[in-house]
Amino acid sequence: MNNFTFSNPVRLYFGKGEIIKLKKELPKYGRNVLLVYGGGSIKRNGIYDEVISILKELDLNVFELSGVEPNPRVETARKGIDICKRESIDFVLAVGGGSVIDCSKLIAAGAKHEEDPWKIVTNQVHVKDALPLGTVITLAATGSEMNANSVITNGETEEKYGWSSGKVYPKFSILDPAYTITVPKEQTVYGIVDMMSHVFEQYFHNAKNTLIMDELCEGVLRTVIETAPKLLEDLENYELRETILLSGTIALNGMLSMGSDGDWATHQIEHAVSAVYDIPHGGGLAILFPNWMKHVVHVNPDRFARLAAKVFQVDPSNKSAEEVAYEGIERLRAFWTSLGAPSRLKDYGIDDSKLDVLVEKAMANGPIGRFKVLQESDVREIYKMSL
Ligand SMILES: NC(=O)c1ccc[n+]([C@@H]2O[C@H](COP(=O)([O-])OP(=O)(O)OC[C@H]3O[C@@H](n4cnc5c(N)ncnc54)[C@H](O)[C@@H]3O)[C@@H](O)[C@H]2O)c1
Repeated sequence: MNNFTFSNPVRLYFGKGEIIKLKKELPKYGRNVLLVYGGGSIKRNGIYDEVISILKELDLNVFELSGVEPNPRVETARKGIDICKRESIDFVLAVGGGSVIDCSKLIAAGAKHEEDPWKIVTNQVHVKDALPLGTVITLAATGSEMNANSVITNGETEEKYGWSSGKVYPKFSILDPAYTITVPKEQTVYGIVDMMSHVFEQYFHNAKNTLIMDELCEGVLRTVIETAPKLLEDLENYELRETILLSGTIALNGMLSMGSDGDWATHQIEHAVSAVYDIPHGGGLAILFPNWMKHVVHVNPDRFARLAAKVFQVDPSNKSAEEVAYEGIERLRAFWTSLGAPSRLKDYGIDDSKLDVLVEKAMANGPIGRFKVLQESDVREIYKMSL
């Protein structure tokens, strides 16, 4: 393993009715709260009313920023930052999926800086401070509730980048599986693809002797693969939602990267697609990931063969590592297709007309990936395989 330092300060409250813990947490941070949410699903399913009644009971001054988009925009974060500065906000409370949480992280950081928040996203400004932030997660997918990452889109320039700062770890996150029960089937699939992709990004690395991490990654993947089809047949099943929600959190809270540096090229390749075409992140990953795998399998066929045998039950007897590896990749594609995930960019009406733009955006900061460092020609090839 590589040397590593691990620290994750997020306090998790997990389980039915844990929203009540807002009463314990919020009084620590001051009276002016900015409540951030999305397009209104929390109003339809009653979560908004539950949160507001607690905020009222605590006699807090509540300001609201609604309408955070899936693939959240820097333009929306700017609105939130203005409210924070104008109203002397003490605490940012994000209620929603990864998009709402990511936007809230940028608001929390931007409120403490004079520079435009896009400079934070593009690493031109180092985050020195941020308002404290808490989250109530309503969708299992990103792990944003327990990490320091945020992914933001600039609608004007059609760019989408991830940024990260230890200053924006949530102080606490409330994870009530019941809050995820109203997530529609399609979005549930995207979340499942997203969390599995997070594990793949961390599983493919070049560090040695990572057996404990390999087993943990494979365990998360097997759990999701066992649970996902049952959940899609029974969307209101609390226990299945519970398993998937915690899987998403564990998949990207930093723990699976102990002792290794993950790859993350596929996320950058996908971000270019969702920046230009505004497609769901999980849908883009479902299309691209198996093709990234096929493109890089030669780097370490044994690693892919291990994944195939341990997670996709490929029988390795009398087969080469390459054969086992390819069979595993095909089983991954078949699994995602069986859930209803897309498999080609044309499923979203995307053709090769903007291929150059996609390649340029994915490579904006130079070569990408660590398992295999990808050059422009590699990225172009992966897009072509995905058309
Ligand atoms: N911060 C990270 O670590 C990280 C990791 C991966 C991806 N991302 C980013 O996160 C974003 C995607 O987030 P997401 O997958 O959580 O989805 P999302 O937050 O974009 O939500 C997707 C849709 O589901 C709806 N929704 C949310 N909760 C619901 C509920 N309980 N019932 C009904 N509808 C509900 C939302 O209103 C929205 O329309 C992308 O921008 C992606 O790039 C961030």
